[in-house]
Amino acid sequence: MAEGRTAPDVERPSANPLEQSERLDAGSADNTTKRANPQADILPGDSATTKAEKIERHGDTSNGDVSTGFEQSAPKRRKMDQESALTAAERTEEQPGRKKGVTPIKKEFLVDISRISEPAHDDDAAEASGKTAQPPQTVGGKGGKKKGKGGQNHNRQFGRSRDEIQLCMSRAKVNEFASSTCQFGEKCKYEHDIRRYLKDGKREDLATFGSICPVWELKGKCSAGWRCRFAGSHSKEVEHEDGRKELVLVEREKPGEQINGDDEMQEEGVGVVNVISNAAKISLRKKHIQTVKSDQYLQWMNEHNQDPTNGRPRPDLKAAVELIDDEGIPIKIAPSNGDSNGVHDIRASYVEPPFRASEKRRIYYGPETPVLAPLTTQGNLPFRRLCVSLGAQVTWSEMAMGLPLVQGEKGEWALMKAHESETAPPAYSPKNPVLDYNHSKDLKFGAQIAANKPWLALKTTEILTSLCPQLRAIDLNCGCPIDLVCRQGAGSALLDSHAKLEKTLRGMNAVSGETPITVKIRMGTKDKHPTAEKLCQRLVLGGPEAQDHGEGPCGVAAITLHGRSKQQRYTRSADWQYIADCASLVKKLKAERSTITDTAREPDARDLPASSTSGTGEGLPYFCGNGDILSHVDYTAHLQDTGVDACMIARGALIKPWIFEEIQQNQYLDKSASERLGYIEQFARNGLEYWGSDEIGVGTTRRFLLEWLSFSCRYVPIGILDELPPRFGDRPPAFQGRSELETLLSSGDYRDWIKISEMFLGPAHKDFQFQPKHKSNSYEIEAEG
Ligand SMILES: Cc1cc2nc3c(=O)[nH]c(=O)nc-3n(C[C@H](O)[C@H](O)[C@H](O)COP(=O)(O)O)c2cc1C
Repeated sequence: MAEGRTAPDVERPSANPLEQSERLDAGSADNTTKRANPQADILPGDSATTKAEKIERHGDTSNGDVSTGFEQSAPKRRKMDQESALTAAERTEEQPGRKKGVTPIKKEFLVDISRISEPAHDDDAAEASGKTAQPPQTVGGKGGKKKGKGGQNHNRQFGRSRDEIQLCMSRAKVNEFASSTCQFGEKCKYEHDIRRYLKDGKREDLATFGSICPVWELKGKCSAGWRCRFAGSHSKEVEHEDGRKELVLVEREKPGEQINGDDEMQEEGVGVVNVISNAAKISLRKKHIQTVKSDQYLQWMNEHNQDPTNGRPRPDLKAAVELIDDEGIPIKIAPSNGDSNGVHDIRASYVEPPFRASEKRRIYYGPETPVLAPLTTQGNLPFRRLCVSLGAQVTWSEMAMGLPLVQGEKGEWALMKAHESETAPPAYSPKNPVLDYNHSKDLKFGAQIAANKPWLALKTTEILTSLCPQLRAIDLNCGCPIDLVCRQGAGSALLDSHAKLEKTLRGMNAVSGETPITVKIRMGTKDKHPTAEKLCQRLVLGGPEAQDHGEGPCGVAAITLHGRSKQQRYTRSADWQYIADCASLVKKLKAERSTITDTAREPDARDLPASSTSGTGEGLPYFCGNGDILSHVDYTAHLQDTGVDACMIARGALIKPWIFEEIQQNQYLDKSASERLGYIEQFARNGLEYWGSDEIGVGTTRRFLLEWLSFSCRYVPIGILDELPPRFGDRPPAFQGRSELETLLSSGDYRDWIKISEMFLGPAHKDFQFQPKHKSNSYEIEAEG
């Protein structure tokens, strides 16, 4: 959409926003085959000015129907699928007639061909958001008023969405006449009168989602109680025999379903796993939790480093299986060793890591397992859940910093929470025999951490694996370019310390029990000086020190390479040729290594096809490529051309989460604006279920929805493209969607994002603020106003 303007006002949502959306989406494809008429999006009752403005924006007043050009007729679909056969190199070459850097939009949808959108999308800013390195900077109060140079909005403010009068927690979930004691007694500053709170303390109930609380609808119980913005849907007034009227909360028990009575778990959201108790967090904060395995390993490592040839056996880490809290009670019993004493003794006197790679839980990375990348801020639980519902097979947490995790910080531990749909194994397919082989233990969700020192990485790993058994793997982020992280020696900084990195990963692998360890890297830190190839060699074979001591590889189960350097950030395309070079090296080294270690194979693993043992079976990693995947065409081409085992997708999923569906179906899906709005509704629903349906939960859901919309607005509908495939580097000229709703969804103006959020979350709270991560968005608005 034209930058610098907002979409026309959208009516306040009716009780059913999707019904309303159908009106706004009139004329657009409501499935992948509809045709669009640009005149059709003028709604009855539009003012003359709005109509004129719309016609002007169309830039084409013809009455004829406009074919999207990508109806899924058989010949057209074939044409699209042929795109998949293009090599990555061919696809990145200039196509004749295609203007470099400009999204090829059909002329009937162009508004003003001379205007290319400003580069308002700052992916560096997005990646750094939430973990910003810079000192706070005044942005000029609400909405980033101050004019100045473009750049990142550091220290972004989001306001506080709170009830006018706050209800005391002791009254939040009880009936009006229930006796409840507030531990603060007379001194409590919160409201205890439920009727008064409902009348003057909170905003009126939301009319969205059919006025029914999504949490209650799902579980028959809402943990927000009276504070819920849909409280009316799960409460009523009953008249007692004595004539007194009481406000009561209603619980519905689904047939055959037990409502979870555990209040702490209820507070954590519906269907959420990896929730650790407050007691455990407090014990961590007080340093009362011992990390016996890490301490033993670190001690051994120090001694070993001093005299590497002393031949001392490694510590018996399998015996150290407990995290112990301040009262000496084991918090979580780590997996028992299951070894007979005999084997145990032999291993203790053997200079081999005590947890051999073949003893780890297997993970599988293959063509059928497109991976959703770790995404700070954006890759929150409601978004990942949406992606899983659309076919993502592997998901990662947002990057969590090691230190706050070992210190029990609530915010960092919240990043470890996953939805139960992420704990289901990736889909089984005949091409994916490993899953069948070890089906029940394969999980989708893994945790990503950043740590600057081996001790920190080890302790974080030990604590994580002990407290969160539902982790597919733990990934060490060695690609993070954020200054704050790198200056401390973590993230990309580790790419300049190969020996330290190897040591860290080896140690993590030793203390993580059966949980596999993976690593995500970039090409290197400096432009034009890629070091990833050398690093991959070390990770597959073990460095010179390890080889001298007869140690095997460090045991990472997967290496993911983002084809850019740290310095490069998001400038220029990802270098898939370099990714291919590394993939081929890894494959070659793995083949060599497999020959050496053939005798160490597990007996049953030998029966599997070669491809399925190429992963973790012998401690040899899968290799996953990452960078600039925007469609199934990119995905398939990279798999075919570069020899990677799997591909990871980041911004492509944020722009169009149905990319996973496209990959499954191996075809472009021209989603209508209504369907896209449906995904937004799904996110809002997921958000309310996770963050809660009270004023604070609604505010948090809105904030993260807006964050996502800042990416999803970059989607240029496939049906209005003149040429395929869509490319990351291209910027669209000002264009008009096939309907008013499609135009609105393409708006880069955050005020339009708020309008969209209001369709599901009602009017924003008066104190709600949102500052886009890049200032240019704010300035456009100012320039206009
Ligand atoms: C908003 C945003 C947040 C990101 N957060 C993380 C992160 O927490 N951990 C990480 O390893 N990479 C992170 N990345 C990098 C991505 O995982 C990915 O490597 C990169 O975006 C390249 O993939 P793409 O071209 O598919 O976007 C982030 C990227 C973006 C845009």
